[in-house]
Amino acid sequence: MISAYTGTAVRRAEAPLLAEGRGAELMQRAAYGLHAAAASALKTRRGRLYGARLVVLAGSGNNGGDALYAAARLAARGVAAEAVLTAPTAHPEALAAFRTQGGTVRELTEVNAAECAAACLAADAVLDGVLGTGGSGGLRSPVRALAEELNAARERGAGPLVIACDLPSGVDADTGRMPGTCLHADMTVTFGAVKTGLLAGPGAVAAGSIHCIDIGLGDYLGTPDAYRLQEAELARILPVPDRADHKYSRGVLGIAAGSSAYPGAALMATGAALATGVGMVRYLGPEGVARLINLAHPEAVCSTGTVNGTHVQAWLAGPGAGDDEEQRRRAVDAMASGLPAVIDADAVAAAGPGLHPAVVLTPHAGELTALLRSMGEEVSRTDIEGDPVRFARLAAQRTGATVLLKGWATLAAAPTGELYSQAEATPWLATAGSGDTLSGILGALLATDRTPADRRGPGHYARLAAAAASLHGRAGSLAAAAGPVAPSRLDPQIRSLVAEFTAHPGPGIQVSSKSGVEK
Ligand SMILES: NC(=O)C1=CN([C@@H]2O[C@H](COP(=O)(O)OP(=O)(O)OC[C@H]3O[C@@H](n4cnc5c(N)ncnc54)[C@H](OP(=O)(O)O)[C@@H]3O)[C@@H](O)[C@H]2O)[C@@H](O)CC1
Ligand SMILES: [K+]
Repeated sequence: MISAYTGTAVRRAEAPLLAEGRGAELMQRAAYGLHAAAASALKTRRGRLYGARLVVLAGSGNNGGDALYAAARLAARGVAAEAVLTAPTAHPEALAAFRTQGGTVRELTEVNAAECAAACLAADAVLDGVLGTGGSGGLRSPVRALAEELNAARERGAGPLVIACDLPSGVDADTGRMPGTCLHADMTVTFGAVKTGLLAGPGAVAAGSIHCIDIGLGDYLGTPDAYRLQEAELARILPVPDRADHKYSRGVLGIAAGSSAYPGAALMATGAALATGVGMVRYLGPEGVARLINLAHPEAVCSTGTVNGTHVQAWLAGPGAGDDEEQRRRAVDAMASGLPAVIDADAVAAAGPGLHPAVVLTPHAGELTALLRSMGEEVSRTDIEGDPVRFARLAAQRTGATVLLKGWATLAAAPTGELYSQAEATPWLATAGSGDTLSGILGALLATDRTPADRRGPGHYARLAAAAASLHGRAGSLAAAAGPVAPSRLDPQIRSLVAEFTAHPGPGIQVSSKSGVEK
């Protein structure tokens, strides 16, 4: 699992080390890691490091110092390095080290901005050391225009490899907000700890791939601000039946989804739940939809019953409910049932204060806007897309439910503040039906959750929601290898990922060469 910290927390962790006079040592560790990551990326891009052309954009602070020291190391290995100073001053020792290794230097002004931009565009790589954790607001002129040119080149699929030093300049390290212009990166080499701002919102898009360099802050960092689950956690969370299990003990998921207007949502949610692995799906909804479900998934048990009269371990309600009053009623009852419940799509609008963390609301930014407005918050969709960490946490805190806010980086926020961010998804998953499959996966994880009640910590349901987002994103990425993703056809990828993550050798036979027993 990746633990992330706010930029503010990382600066707090650095403070005692700086007070001990170890700032230069930390900077050398950061610069060494940055240079090694840049060297490896340059070798991959052009075959060899020697003769590569590098421009380092260096601001006035320690972020510029890191980048200049890293560029000095690269220059010592045969890279032709030029520094463009984006402020009237630069870290003096780092600048001297850079010059000693033969690096050339010029200061960016309004007058030479076009020449500096041309130098960046002609380079193999640009090291972005304009702003780090000490920055605030978007990039200022004249570096703003240069960043805009580089960003435009990236949009065209041209331009240099951009490597951000600690974080893309212009991104808020605490939140991932981008208050103005930011320089987008292909990769970000971050120091001490992954910053929350690299995992969420516009910052997650701008960061590219993330490489974290340990500079020895471990003991000083405290409690993480956010997490990202990786394979090991998925393997622990995904349900695996054991020999004593039967269909009821494995977990029954009740699905109240679909309507005569939108039957497909119920089919996709049911298919994804079955592919993730449940003991049984009990479907509640119109007979016409039930018939379709039974054709596609004969194992689902269908009825037109009520939530309160149906025995399940967890509910999934909302996808494709449309104007169907009975499905809306079931969604409200599922939220009130006291059981874990995924509440998706139109049903999110029926949520409000007084829920519990086992209710997982799964809005996209538009649905979250409506929900927050219904609770009196003055907020727009743009506000939410610009600062999803803040609004996912706010919605969780206001409703008492867990909130899974879908986006490029999908966030899972617990009402007590725990936050997960998963970014495995492919842009091909931005298509109708994607949310229905995600809700099916999450419903299955809620229904099959075997964590004893006394070990379900405050962020427990956010963790399950993050696992669902991760599995869904990975399945979509696998499917995208063969072309545009159809959510109704994701079941094979979900199944194969579950099989891969949960593979275990079984009871096995003890092998001992001394006794002559062989496998
Ligand atoms: N501390 C350590 O030991 C270690 C720190 N490390 C590294 O240091 C980085 C933090 O360094 P830092 O604190 O010097 O701040 P940094 O981000 O370089 O910039 C601040 C300068 O930028 C300016 N500025 C602000 N906003 C601006 C804007 N929008 N547009 C333009 N300018 C703006 C602001 O000037 P002012 O606003 O005051 O005019 C100020 O002078 C951190 O990210 C990591 O890379 C690592 O080496 C590990 C050891
Ligand atoms: K930077």
